[in-house]
Amino acid sequence: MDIFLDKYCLKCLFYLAAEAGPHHILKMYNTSGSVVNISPRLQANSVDSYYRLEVVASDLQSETNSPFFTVCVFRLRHLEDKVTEDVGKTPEIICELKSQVEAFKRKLEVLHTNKHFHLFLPSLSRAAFMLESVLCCCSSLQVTEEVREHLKTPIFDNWQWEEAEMLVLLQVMYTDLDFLTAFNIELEVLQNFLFEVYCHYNNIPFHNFQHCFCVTQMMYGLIWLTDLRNKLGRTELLIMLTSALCHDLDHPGYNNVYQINAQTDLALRYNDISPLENHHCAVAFGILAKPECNILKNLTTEQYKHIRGGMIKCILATDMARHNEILNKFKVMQPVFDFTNKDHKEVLMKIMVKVSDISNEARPMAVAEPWLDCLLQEFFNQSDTEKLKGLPVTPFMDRDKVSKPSSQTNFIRFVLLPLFTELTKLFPCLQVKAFIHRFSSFIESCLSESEQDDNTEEDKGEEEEEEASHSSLTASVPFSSSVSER
Ligand SMILES: Nc1nc2c(ncn2[C@@H]2O[C@@H]3COP(=O)(O)O[C@H]3[C@H]2O)c(=O)[nH]1
Ligand SMILES: [Zn+2]
Repeated sequence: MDIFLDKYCLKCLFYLAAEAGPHHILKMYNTSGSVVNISPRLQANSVDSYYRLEVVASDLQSETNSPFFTVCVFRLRHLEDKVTEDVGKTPEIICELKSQVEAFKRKLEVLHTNKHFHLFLPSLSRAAFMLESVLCCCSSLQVTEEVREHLKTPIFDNWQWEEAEMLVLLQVMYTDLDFLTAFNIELEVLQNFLFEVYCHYNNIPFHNFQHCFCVTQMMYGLIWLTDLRNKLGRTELLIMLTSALCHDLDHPGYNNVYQINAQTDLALRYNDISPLENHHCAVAFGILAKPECNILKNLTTEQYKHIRGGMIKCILATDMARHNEILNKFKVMQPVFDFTNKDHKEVLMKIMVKVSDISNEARPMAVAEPWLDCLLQEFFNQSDTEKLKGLPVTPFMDRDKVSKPSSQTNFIRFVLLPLFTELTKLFPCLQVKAFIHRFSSFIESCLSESEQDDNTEEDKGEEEEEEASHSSLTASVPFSSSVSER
């Protein structure tokens, strides 16, 4: 049976292959008939390049004994027990799902032929997704008031949550900011949109769906913390949250410098101008172009244009090559910042998305630390490839040159602190010292250096030099080691 596997199906399939046990063997073939390894590296295919899936099972009586149902039924039972324990009775949604699984089982029994497992992947995907949705719904039973409140803080720990649960939490963010009512968004459309966004993040070490979730959650947290709900309009909030959600869609794990040096398709398509950010944005609007995913579909053309324009600006602003340009604009307006001024609001929105994007270090150590490992893994992958292909090696990604402390002190000193310091001037509640949890003594010394009113000519010269080196860092090689390690 030819099948189409999107990323979500691949995940389910891999899960099945792993969980199926020794009596069930899944075999997968590509279009030319060669066996393909079912591994996390498996590429999602397209309608033009179907995979063929076969289940070889020594004790398989029918598909209804298949791993899919074993897993489904097992998970359902487990879920039912758990929920019954919590709420005292089987919720309706589980009963519904049970009957859907039964119906699907009967359908497969009719279609049963020999030992070949006829996978109708769209149906399987649907069924698996339904199951996942139920898990989500049930988790949402557990999205208690406490979790909802915790979600509004920068200390939220992403590592404690499954991806399916993150989808529910994202839904909670849209709901709790009243977006569904304000923009007439149907819940199902929002869920489809979030699911598509999820599918369009790649399984890479850093720029993956979890990063998307963290950035969106930080944006959400900042909105509450700085009381932006009472300072900006709902439209601006929607632009910021949705930009955060979409800002790295389909990131390939290699940065703009690589794209340009390797003359990739993206660099060619976007003439070397922010190829990645242009791509993330184009993918976002590709998703929104599908009516079933279009959370903006009930808006007027004017409203749509305004939101599209805002999202494009915010997502393109995440290109670190533009860091100084944007920060400098904000610095100039910050002392006279006016929440009713269109230009001021635009710069603030960009700054908020940028801060959220690079805010891992503003999280508790236990959350930030694993993120640094993920980032370095992706950096090292890139520099290894650059070495292999004879391309210029990006210094701050070179495993032979970079250490965790040097990477972070440079990054915090030249990128994170200046940005947070400016934002804290506008929102004193952010208290930069308390907000950035790691390297606290280092941060305090940086801050006290900048607080000292010692602008002698000599110091000014040094500062300018530092500023200049920082500009070039963020223009091409953002965080190379120009500061001695602490
Ligand atoms: N060294 C360092 N770089 C970071 C950290 N967080 C984000 N970045 C960088 O900031 C960049 C922001 O844009 P990208 O997502 O392209 O890539 C990101 C990383 O290169 C961090 O904690 N440490
Ligand atoms: Zn990002």
